[in-house]
Amino acid sequence: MARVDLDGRAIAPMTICMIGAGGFIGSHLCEKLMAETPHKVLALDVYNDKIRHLLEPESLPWAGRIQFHRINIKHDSRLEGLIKMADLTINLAAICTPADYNTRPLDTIYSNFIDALPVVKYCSENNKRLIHFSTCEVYGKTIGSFLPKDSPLRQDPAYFVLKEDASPCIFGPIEKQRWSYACAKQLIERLIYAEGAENALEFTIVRPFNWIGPRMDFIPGIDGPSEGVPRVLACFSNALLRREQLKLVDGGQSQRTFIYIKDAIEAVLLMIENPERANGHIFNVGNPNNEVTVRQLAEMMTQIYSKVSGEAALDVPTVDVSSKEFYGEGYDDSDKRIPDMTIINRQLGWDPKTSLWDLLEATLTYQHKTYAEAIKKAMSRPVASS
Ligand SMILES: NC(=O)c1ccc[n+]([C@@H]2O[C@H](COP(=O)([O-])OP(=O)(O)OC[C@H]3O[C@@H](n4cnc5c(N)ncnc54)[C@H](O)[C@@H]3O)[C@@H](O)[C@H]2O)c1
Ligand SMILES: O=c1ccn([C@@H]2O[C@H](COP(=O)(O)OP(=O)(O)O[C@H]3OC[C@@H](O)[C@H](O)[C@H]3O)[C@@H](O)[C@H]2O)c(=O)[nH]1
Repeated sequence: MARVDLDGRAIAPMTICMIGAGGFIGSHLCEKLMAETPHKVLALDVYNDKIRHLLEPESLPWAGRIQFHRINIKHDSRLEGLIKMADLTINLAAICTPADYNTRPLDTIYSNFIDALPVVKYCSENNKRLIHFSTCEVYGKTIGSFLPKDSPLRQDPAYFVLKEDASPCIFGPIEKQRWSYACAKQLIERLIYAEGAENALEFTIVRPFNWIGPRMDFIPGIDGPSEGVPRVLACFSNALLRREQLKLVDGGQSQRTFIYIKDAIEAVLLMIENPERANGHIFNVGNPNNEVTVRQLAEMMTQIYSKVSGEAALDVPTVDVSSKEFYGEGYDDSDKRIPDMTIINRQLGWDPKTSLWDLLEATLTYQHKTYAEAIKKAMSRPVASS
């Protein structure tokens, strides 16, 4: 049966130029596009480890529909040609791990703003549609976080639910370099919006709210640098795999809503295949029902990991660390992130499905299967003497 869009029209096969296709989100999006659609993907990235299973062997059912181009978009003249060959460009490329925002602010700003500029320009000049990945961090802190601790208004959603077309973007002072990322993302959003307003660029901006699942980031010392600090899912997975305590930054009081990557990818596919409903919009993509504090996340992951691995949890599974000790000078945090879902629901009829418990169980089962043996081997190796 022909695939149809939300308005019942047949969907024509398209070519998608996906920049950052080798990352966490890109790998899941490529998988979905190959398994469930007839679309072609020009996959651009500096790495391809996370999509190698889609590229080899040649006998895969989608062979010929996905093509990898090893390209650093900072300096590669092939970029414009690839954008021209495609009907749609999706830009996922970015430095997006908080440990980098305050320690490598220049790289962060260049990656999230300067390096994205040519992508926007080539799309605009060649009349190509663009789906750009921004972040929920553009909201920064909630208005409620500035109210007195005991103010009853803190319980009022008007002071914390984040709305694409109404909430302000509230960042800390410049010396809190954490906000270098959010600020760069905000400026590229404004530029894309302006290209839409002045030059009729067809765009969609996605603001992901903590998408998590298999293949997110890396496990330090196994498939990433030993001293590297990935996002919280991989930090906590690493500690559980090594039977170490999970570190709670500044007491783990910050709140997040986590969404399963597979639910979020459904939303992106709807945007890809329903341009008339998605163009000109900024979409929150998250799961407002999955809110926890970071401390609660640690407790839940400890319990679930014990279930999937069959190993008893540590007697004291967490330890508090200061943000200065963990991330260094210039760190700051978003206090709470609840996405308003009105716009995506109205335009695309999309809602997330998976509970936090279920998505953590699926993800930790994957982490255990993928890494437990490698960690055991690495930990039993004698430490090299200096
Ligand atoms: N995962 C989330 O919850 C989340 C939340 C908010 C925003 N985002 C945004 O979504 C996008 C994708 O995030 P992700 O979680 O998949 O991150 P990721 O780090 O796994 O993926 C980014 C990919 O971009 C590639 N890349 C970076 N710079 C490049 C360059 N100069 N040239 C070519 N490739 C380059 C990287 O190699 C990487 O494979 C990012 O823009 C990020 O800011 C993600
Ligand atoms: O080991 C850890 C790691 C992290 N944390 C805390 O856990 C929370 C979540 O941290 P993450 O590393 O997942 O990143 P954040 O949610 O702060 O930001 C992310 O959100 C949106 C995206 O744009 C980016 O992927 C990233 O900036 C923070 O409060 C952090 O301080 C710990 O308590 N312990």
